Formats: sequence, structure tokens, C-alpha cells
Amino acid sequence: MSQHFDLIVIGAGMAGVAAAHKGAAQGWQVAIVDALPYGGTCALRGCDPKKILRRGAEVIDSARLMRGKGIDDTGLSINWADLMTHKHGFTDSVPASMEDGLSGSGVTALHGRAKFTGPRQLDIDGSAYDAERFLVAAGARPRPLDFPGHEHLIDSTDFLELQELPSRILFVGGGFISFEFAHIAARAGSSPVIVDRGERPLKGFDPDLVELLVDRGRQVGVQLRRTTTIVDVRPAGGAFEVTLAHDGVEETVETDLVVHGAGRVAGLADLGLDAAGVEWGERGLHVAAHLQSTTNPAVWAAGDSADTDGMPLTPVAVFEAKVAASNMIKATTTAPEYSGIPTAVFTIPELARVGMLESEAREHGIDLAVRYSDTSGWYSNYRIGETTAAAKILIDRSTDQVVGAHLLGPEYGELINTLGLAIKLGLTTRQLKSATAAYPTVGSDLGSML
Ligand SMILES: Cc1cc2nc3c(=O)[nH]c(=O)nc-3n(C[C@H](O)[C@H](O)[C@H](O)COP(=O)(O)OP(=O)(O)OC[C@H]3O[C@@H](n4cnc5c(N)ncnc54)[C@H](O)[C@@H]3O)c2cc1C
Ligand SMILES: NC(=O)c1ccc[n+]([C@@H]2O[C@H](COP(=O)([O-])OP(=O)(O)OC[C@H]3O[C@@H](n4cnc5c(N)ncnc54)[C@H](O)[C@@H]3O)[C@@H](O)[C@H]2O)c1
Repeated sequence: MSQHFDLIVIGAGMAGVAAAHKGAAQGWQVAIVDALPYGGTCALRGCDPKKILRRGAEVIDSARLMRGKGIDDTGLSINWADLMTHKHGFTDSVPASMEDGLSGSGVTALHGRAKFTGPRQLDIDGSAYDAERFLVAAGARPRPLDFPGHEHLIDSTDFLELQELPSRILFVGGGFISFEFAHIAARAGSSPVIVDRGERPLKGFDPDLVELLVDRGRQVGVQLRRTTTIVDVRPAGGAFEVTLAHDGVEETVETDLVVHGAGRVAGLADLGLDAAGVEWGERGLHVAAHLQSTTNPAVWAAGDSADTDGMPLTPVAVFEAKVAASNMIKATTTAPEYSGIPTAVFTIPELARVGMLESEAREHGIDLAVRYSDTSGWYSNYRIGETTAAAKILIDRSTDQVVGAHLLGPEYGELINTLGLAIKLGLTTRQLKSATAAYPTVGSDLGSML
């Protein structure tokens, strides 16, 4: 006997939960299912716990920057176990409070691994369900790696649960995860090495600012090895030997931990999508612009498991889920509009981007004014002793509108939101400069950056 719902949501992360609430508010019978405790990657294994650990690193870094400027940081250190307890103070209550919220909205909260058995049929750990429609919000998982010894790597979830931090950590891949974790680890007293196969790490960010960040990282002990691949990883007496190849030359290094930071792929492999006639790939479930499966009209997707133009980020996942749910409810074909969505790498200092890269703007033939400022000597950064900060704002001369903004500096992960709003609303630099910011705040630097 199969249990019937108007909507079944697969995945109780940020995307799935947002859509489930919206469907229930419509009066639909909605079920949501997760194989893991409710909350998804962001709240339990990603953004939120990561930024709590980063707070410890920020305190250390801030004190060091003020050394000789009135702060004695002698003996200041991170107590990793206590910082982890602080993290658990947030994460531990997430699943129950999310589930309570869903139940309060009338959503049936199920537990188990979902697998399609037909176009509208689902199996959850041996029980049968069917629905008028499904939202696949199954998230992403670390990209499978194939070099010998890859099974010895830990992933980002494991890193965020480490009970103690070893002294030598090697990160595979030069993206978000490796940079953020390496910056935390360096302030906690470890020696992190990031190995990237490309010449340029953090490829989605402004190359000039990335180089400044790499230099600042080097100063605090984050090593970067470019154009280097992993040949193999071998256990060696409680540690690991990792053979690296660079320019055809092999070298073996010893490390205590090897961490996967080599990208994530949509988590769809176990979902039985073929039985539902749903096409999918590494980037996610194949959807039309309005987020409905291109091959099964009963199936929709959002977030990290949907193959869309949106970046695999939390705000994008939530936004897509709301658009998908709204399209289901109203029988519309609205496509999410992705302009003006900022992103930040939470290194210390943080690196942020919204809109086009300089190279993209030039490819589009935009009559570009590039406003570059080394902001390291500006009051906001002098005050806290920060040595590395810069802004690059790209302006279309013909319209006076911001088409891209790239920032590296303390609190610039907040400042980028204003520039995102400017891009979304098509504000001119004249309009932006006409706004008065509270002084002295980092926001009050924006006028000078423009
Ligand atoms: C370490 C890390 C740090 C990050 N930091 C940031 C950040 O600072 N800012 C930011 O914007 N983004 C960040 N991200 C990305 C962000 O976490 C994701 O984009 C976001 O969580 C995606 O949400 P989602 O709802 O699509 O998927 P998820 O939150 O991953 O939820 C998917 C859920 O589906 C469940 N599931 C999967 N398959 C099945 C199945 N067959 N049956 C039942 N349940 C299933 C999973 O258990 C999971 O709970 C980070 C990611 C990582 C890994
Ligand atoms: N602050 C944030 O918003 C945040 C933080 C963490 C993660 N995330 C999300 O999670 C996703 C995954 O993060 P990530 O850091 O794993 O991936 P990423 O895509 O940011 O970076 C992966 C890097 O690994 C390199 N690489 C891949 N295979 C390699 C190999 N075998 N050897 C050496 N280098 C290799 C790639 O060239 C790339 O530079 C991101 O795309 C992002 O959307 C976001």
C-alpha cells in the first residue's frame, strides 16, 4: 500500500525545507525526507559550523594584527576542543528545531533514503510512497577522486568534526573549502599546504585579489602549490606520504591529514532517477529554466542537485526552491533571476565577488572603467592593523552602472551585499554615492571605492 502526497521533497536542507513550507502553506499534503538529520549541508556540515570555527581564527588574527599596537597576544591560542563545543552549541539543536518547524506547518517529516521506483513512485527504506510532484533537493557530495590512496582523504564534513587539529594538513584542490579551512587551521597552529592542479586557485574570483590573498596566506603559514597533481597517498606510521607531481617532477611529502577540497558534484547517484525517467549529470538534475525536469514533468529540482546557472550556494538553493515551489503551485514557468547574487570566501581577510569578472566584462565588449583601490592604508584597515585589502569595481561607462565588484578585506563580505543590490537594481555609481553611510563604518568606504 502506497502513501500518497501532493508533494514529496527529497532532502531537508535549505532548499528542501523552504519548498516544503511553501507547499504546505498552499494547503497541500506535503512530505519531506532526509537520510541524515534535518538541516542539510549549510547548517550542519557547511557554512554555519565553518564560520563558527572561523571566529576563533579571526580572534587570533585580529590580536596578532594589533601586536605592538596596544595588544599583547602572548600565549593567545585556539582551544580546538572548546571551539568545537561552541560549534555544537549551534548545530546540535538544528535538526529538532527544523523538524518542529515543519511539523508546525503540517509537513510530514520522514526519515530514510529515498529512491525512485517509477515516474511518481518512491521507496523510502522499504515503504512505498507516491506523489503528484517531487522536488529533488538532494544537495552535493565530494567529487569522486581516482588517484591511488584517495580513500585515505577526509572530506569537509569530517574536517568540521575533527576533535583535534594535527600539525600538518594537506588540502587537495585550491577552491573555497581548502582556502577557508587552511586559513582557520593556520591560525589554530597547524601548517596547511594547498595543492591545486591549476596555475590559478579560486578561479571564480578576481585574479589580482586572489594573488594578494595568497600572499597574505603565506604570511600566516598557508602554503600553496600550483600546477601540482596528486600521484598517490600512502599511510605511513600514523601519518601519510603524498607523492606530488609538478612539471613532470615527482616529490613525496609527509603530512598528518589529507583533506578533499577538489570540488563537489550533485548527490544524485543513489536516487534511482533512471527508474523515474529523469535525466541528470554531474552538475545536477537536468531542468528547464523554470526548474522542472526536462524528461519527467512530475519532478522538479533546486539547489546543489539542480543543473542550473545558479552557483552551488545557500542563498541560491533557497531562492531556486521558492521559485520551483511557486511554479508548481501557480502552474507558471518563471525562471530564477541570478543577477546580483554575491559570493564570499571566508578566509581572513575575506574575498568577495558579485557580477562579472574583469575578463568577462571585456569579452562582452563593455566600455569598462576599472576602479582599483589598494585599501590597506585606509582608515578602516589602519584601525585594525590589516595589511592586505583591495577593491576592484567594474563600471560600464555608457550607463554608469556597476557590472562587477571584487573585494578583499575585513568585513568586505558584508560590503559586497550593497554592491549586489546595486547590480540587481541597476543603480548608477552616482546613485550609490548619493547614499549616506554611518561613519566610521566599512560601508562608508564604498563611495571612495567607486
Ligand atoms: C564545507 C562547506 C562550506 C560551505 N560554505 C558556504 C557558505 O559559507 N556560504 C554559502 O552560500 N554556501 C556554502 N556552502 C554551500 C552550501 O552549503 C550549499 O550550497 C547548500 O547547503 C545547498 O543546499 P541544498 O538544500 O541544495 O542541499 P543540502 O543542504 O546538501 O541538502 C541536501 C539533503 O538531501 C539529503 N539527501 C540526499 N540524497 C538523499 C536521498 N536519496 N534520500 C534522502 N535524503 C537525501 C542529504 O542528506 C542532505 O541533508 C558550503 C558547502 C560546504 C560543503
Ligand atoms: N563560502 C562559500 O560560499 C563556500 C565555502 C565552501 C564551499 N562552497 C561550495 O562548495 C563547492 C565545493 O567547494 P570546493 O572547494 O570543494 O570546490 P571548488 O570548485 O571551489 O574548488 C575545487 C578546486 O580543486 C581543484 N582540483 C580538482 N581536482 C583536483 C585534483 N585531483 N588535484 C588538485 N586539484 C584539484 C580544482 O582545479 C579547483 O581549483 C564550491 O563550489 C562552493 O559552491 C562554498
